Amino acid sequence: MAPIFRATQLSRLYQMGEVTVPALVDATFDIPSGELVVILGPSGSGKSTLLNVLGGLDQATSGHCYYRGKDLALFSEKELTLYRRDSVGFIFQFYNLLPALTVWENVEMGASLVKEPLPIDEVLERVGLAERAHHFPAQLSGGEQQRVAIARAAAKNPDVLLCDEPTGALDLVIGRKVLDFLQKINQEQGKTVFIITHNGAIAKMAHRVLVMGSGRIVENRVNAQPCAAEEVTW
Ligand SMILES: Nc1ncnc2c1ncn2[C@@H]1O[C@H](COP(=O)(O)OP(=O)(O)OP(=O)(O)O)[C@@H](O)[C@H]1O
Repeated sequence: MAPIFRATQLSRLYQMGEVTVPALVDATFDIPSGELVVILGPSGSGKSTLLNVLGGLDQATSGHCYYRGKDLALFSEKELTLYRRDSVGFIFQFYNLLPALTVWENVEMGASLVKEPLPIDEVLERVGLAERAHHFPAQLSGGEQQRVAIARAAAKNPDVLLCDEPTGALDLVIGRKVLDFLQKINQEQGKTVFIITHNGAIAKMAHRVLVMGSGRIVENRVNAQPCAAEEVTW
């Protein structure tokens, strides 16, 4: 089967005056559709840069990134907007919820962008927040707020979920619940999920682990037996 993503010598350099910062250097890999991929690496190693290029938030300076065989670099502005809207969902460490909207309304914001969203009540049920639908973000714990952010991205029903440190601000018990939900979306709905983390323990639940160092992919390993999110511990 053709990969959902193919990167060939993908690089993103930032020019800072006379200094060139090589944020992403020569990344080359294939990701089959339906994988749960963990991106590991120290601070500054290029993890977010890679995720942003995959999600069409940033453009590579050289090399190619193909999504279902189509080169993102050749997308028009309109095609990129549609790609970001319909095909990918982003989840960040600091939830980015709108404080004046209820949980239900925050999730509805994601769903309203696309033609074929998932029913909001169903998504809230799945993240275990059906009872909190009419509460505001400030009335929720960090883990609950993160689950609202995931529900908002999932309600768009995208092919790909791109998660940048989704458990970075959470303790073990709550973090595991969030990971469990991401794993369910991957296993039950066949979505391709990328999770950036500093936490090596989370790599155990991945189908594939990309390890980054100084902008390069220093290891690309397949995990024959990913564990359940419930077994992850740190
Ligand atoms: N907009 C930018 N302008 C200049 N340099 C940047 C920019 N964004 C990232 N960089 C640099 O590129 C490198 C990779 O950054 P990136 O955020 O991708 O790393 P990361 O692995 O996600 O780090 P962290 O784990 O701390 O979030 C770093 O040296 C960073 O300073």
